[in-house]
Amino acid sequence: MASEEREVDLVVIGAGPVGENVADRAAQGGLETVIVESELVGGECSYWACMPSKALLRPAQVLSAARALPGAAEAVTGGIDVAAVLRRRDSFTSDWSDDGQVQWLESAGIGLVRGRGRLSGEREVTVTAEDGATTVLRARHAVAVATGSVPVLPDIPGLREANPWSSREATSAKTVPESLAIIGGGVVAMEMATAYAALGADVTVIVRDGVLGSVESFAGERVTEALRSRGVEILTRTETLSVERTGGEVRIETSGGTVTAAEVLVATGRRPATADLGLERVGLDPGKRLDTDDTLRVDGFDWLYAVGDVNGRVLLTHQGKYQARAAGDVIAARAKDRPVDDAPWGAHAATADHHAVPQVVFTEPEVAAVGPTAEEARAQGKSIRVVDYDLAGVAGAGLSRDGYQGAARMIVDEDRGVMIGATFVGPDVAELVHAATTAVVGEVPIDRLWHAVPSYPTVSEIWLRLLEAYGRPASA
Ligand SMILES: Cc1cc2nc3c(=O)[nH]c(=O)nc-3n(C[C@H](O)[C@H](O)[C@H](O)COP(=O)(O)OP(=O)(O)OC[C@H]3O[C@@H](n4cnc5c(N)ncnc54)[C@H](O)[C@@H]3O)c2cc1C
Ligand SMILES: NC(=O)c1ccc[n+]([C@@H]2O[C@H](COP(=O)([O-])OP(=O)(O)OC[C@H]3O[C@@H](n4cnc5c(N)ncnc54)[C@H](O)[C@@H]3O)[C@@H](O)[C@H]2O)c1
Repeated sequence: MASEEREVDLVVIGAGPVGENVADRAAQGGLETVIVESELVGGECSYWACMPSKALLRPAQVLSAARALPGAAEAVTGGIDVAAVLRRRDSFTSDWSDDGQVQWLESAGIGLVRGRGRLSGEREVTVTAEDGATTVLRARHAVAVATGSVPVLPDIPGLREANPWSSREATSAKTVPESLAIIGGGVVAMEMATAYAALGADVTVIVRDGVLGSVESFAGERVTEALRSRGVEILTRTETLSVERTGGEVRIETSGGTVTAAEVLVATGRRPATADLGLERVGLDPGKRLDTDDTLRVDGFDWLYAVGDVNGRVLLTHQGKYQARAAGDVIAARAKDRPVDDAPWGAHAATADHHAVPQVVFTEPEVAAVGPTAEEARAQGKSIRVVDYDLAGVAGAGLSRDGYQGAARMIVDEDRGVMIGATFVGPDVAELVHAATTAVVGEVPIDRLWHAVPSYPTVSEIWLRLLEAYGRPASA
């Protein structure tokens, strides 16, 4: 089989959003860069995660907003058009073609080698193409692993044989099943329950622990209530015991009874994609996440970086891309002997991963949060004050739709007089979280936040209400 050898400055394994950004920043920093991709350039996010899932969710959100607004509601005379929703989803995934992204790589001056990349030695990656041809890539400076994550399939009797859906099938389905059972209570489970219920499926969610365990519990409770009010069955504190597919249906035995559905989606978390990466060739354990310092350099190496989902720091596209900007820049800086700024909050350090990670859960209602929850902040030993406010009491919220329901929480570090976290739950709260992120990252003192005046009548007036509820600190 044909074999080729090439030497470049940087080899990036994985062309998801994170790998693309590492490569782009390094190329802009003057490095000859090659990226390796075994599936589609653009990664999970573009084809089977962020983009298609949000495209499936958005039409129903708009529809319920219109239905909640007299004057507009009268114009809504039909139900959701499932075929049109799926068509729009397909356009957001470019029909699972990566031509556009490949063009972008070319325009950015980044080389592409298609195939599975594996570390085959120090600063060396061997790529095996589908036809078995190999390319040995030698990096003058660094190798960056950005291979993302893969779904976890729990060891439940009969589950694998039942041919369950993963998030890939859920986000790329060509038809909506009559009924869908979902195992898991995290972000994928709740977003897909929201989407499929709106698209007309009978949805049952089997949740081992609580709903949306990574955010404030009041947010998970509100999402649960809202989904139940739309007919979704949510079984909490329920173990899945066994699964069997018979004929056209899946039968799931749980600690709370039997659930039957046309399809079953498993959404029980993800693990780093490192099982088949040649890690053993450089003394690392296959299958484990790659631990790094804040410049995303793998512990114990001076040439190996791990960026995005694969390092397990934060499994979110925007945070992975933030890491990628730091990593691409620092790889170029180290290669060119330019100054490295790796102090906390420096240009080459992904410091926000520890303090200010924003996340939006696109359920109805949405959940938008940044920083630790109250429980996490207390566990970190922080002296905090928690301020809660009913979002329905804000003029802009009431104007945006009738019967607006929502909640907001601000967490203040009392020792430093700064906000360290915030959570919003309600319709369209996604756009509120960036203001919170800015305040957390900027460590804006509460007394100065009083001078950041939200416009009237917007939902952002929640900021004023939270500050009023906290109380204005007396001037020194
Ligand atoms: C259903 C779902 C919805 C989501 N929605 C959101 C959202 O709304 N917002 C958000 O911020 N995050 C969301 N996420 C998380 C987001 O998808 C990930 O955090 C993001 O894709 C991580 O990017 P990445 O580049 O690290 O990895 P990936 O996107 O997984 O890309 C990794 C790439 O590496 C390639 N690869 C792997 N191994 C090799 C190898 N050995 N050789 C060559 N190539 C290889 C893969 O083919 C892939 O293209 C969602 C996740 C799921 C599952
Ligand atoms: N809008 C977004 O930002 C968005 C959307 C989807 C996914 N994501 C990211 O993708 C990642 C993966 O999402 P996810 O929902 O798969 O993971 P998750 O970690 O959010 O949730 C996993 C869920 O599965 C449950 N679980 C774990 N093992 C189980 C088992 N053996 N049996 C039954 N239940 C079990 C957990 O209790 C939890 O409820 C998340 O980290 C998330 O950040 C983000």
